[in-house]
Amino acid sequence: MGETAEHDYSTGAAGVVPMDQRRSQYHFVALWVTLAAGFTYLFLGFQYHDAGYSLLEAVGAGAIGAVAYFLYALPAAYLGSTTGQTHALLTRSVFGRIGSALATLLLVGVAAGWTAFAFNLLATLFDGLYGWGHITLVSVLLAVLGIANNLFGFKGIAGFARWVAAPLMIIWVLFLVVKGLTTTPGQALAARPAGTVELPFLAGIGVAVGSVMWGNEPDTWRYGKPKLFWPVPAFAVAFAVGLVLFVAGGWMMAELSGQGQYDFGPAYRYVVQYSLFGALWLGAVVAVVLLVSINDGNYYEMINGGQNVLGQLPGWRRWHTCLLMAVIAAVFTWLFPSVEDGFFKVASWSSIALPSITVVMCVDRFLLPRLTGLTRPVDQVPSWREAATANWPGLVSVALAVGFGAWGLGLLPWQDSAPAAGLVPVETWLLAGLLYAALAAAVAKRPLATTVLGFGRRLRHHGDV
Ligand SMILES: O=c1cc[nH]c(=O)[nH]1
Repeated sequence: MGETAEHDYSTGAAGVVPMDQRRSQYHFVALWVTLAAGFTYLFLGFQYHDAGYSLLEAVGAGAIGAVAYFLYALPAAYLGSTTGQTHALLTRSVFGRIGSALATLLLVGVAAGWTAFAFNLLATLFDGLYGWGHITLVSVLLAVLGIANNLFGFKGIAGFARWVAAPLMIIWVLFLVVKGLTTTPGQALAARPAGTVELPFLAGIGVAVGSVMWGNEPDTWRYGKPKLFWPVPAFAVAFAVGLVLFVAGGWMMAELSGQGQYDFGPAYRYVVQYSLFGALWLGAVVAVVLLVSINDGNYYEMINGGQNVLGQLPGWRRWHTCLLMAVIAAVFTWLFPSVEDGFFKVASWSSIALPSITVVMCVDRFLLPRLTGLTRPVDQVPSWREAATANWPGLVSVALAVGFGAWGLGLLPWQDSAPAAGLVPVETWLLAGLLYAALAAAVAKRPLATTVLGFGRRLRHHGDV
């Protein structure tokens, strides 16, 4: 991501990545492995243990979550690679001004939530390794400094993460899991640990989906080749690493250390002693590099969102957006410790909000032309003035789907717990897509169809206003 700091195709003026700027398969495998070989998935496995999942159940929940995400991510990546545009810029064409502004808020908010989680986790690990304390202060400082790679386009840490820290971490977690499997009695491995939180299996799969969800897939895959199955190797390797191996590693961390839900730091220290030859400094280095790297991705998402709205202001530069996003991330990071079950909240919103928008955009681009004969051109990014006011069927579909998802995951302010509503993230995406297909098909043959569907001014049918 660092290499994109100079020209990142994030504004309306130059928003389509040309074909000669597309990257190799190799680049994407390395990028996705770095994102997957991370602490989010160790933390997920740790939480599964605390919810009383056996090792097999934990790995099963992670793997099923990966399959569900894959079914969403393949068309989402294709949307990016065929249009060459960021998620936020695409929403201008597909959702109009109101929809694009709302999508931008969600991009910034969800990614800031993830940034806050990751830097709080890093401060917790420092505390576990060295007893530093001051977790909120340390994590806010990290959030301010963390913008540096996106701001200056440093490639160093991304390269170090890709070629040194991620491979080292994978070997270490493999060693941890194998050592744990060979030294822990069979009954303990097969048994369900005494859990302290309730997380039904389907809800657990939903958390895995949220943990691997980005929602802004077009941002990264707009640099890929425009072929539907082209991302498969990158996804497959990343899922095997993150949602299988690292989930098992996190479960093993909890099992071996005997630590509870809120003691991830001491558990980390324990496994560094157990399987990294007690090299606390090495445990600290891989934690810093990998958590900073995943947050490079989160800042990138925030910046692309911000650039959609701010990028064309006279005199505004990308680095202004970077600084603004660092301030927003720092505020979220400061507030994060006071949010109850912060990880679950961020993963839950992540699993429903942005993906519903992405699914509607996929239906609009890949299904609607076949269903209705209406094709929305997206070869250029409309200016804010040229963009329509709104794609009303699109907005209604996203609002209803996200409302359902928030209820199903127990996120509404008046809910004490989540109802048993199935695999809510997947149901939410299906609802968004089906509703949009039905509503768009219903309006497609009527007068003013292109206006109601939010086609930009230049693209409306003759007679539509
Ligand atoms: O840090 C993370 C992890 C998963 N998904 C995100 O968008 N960010």
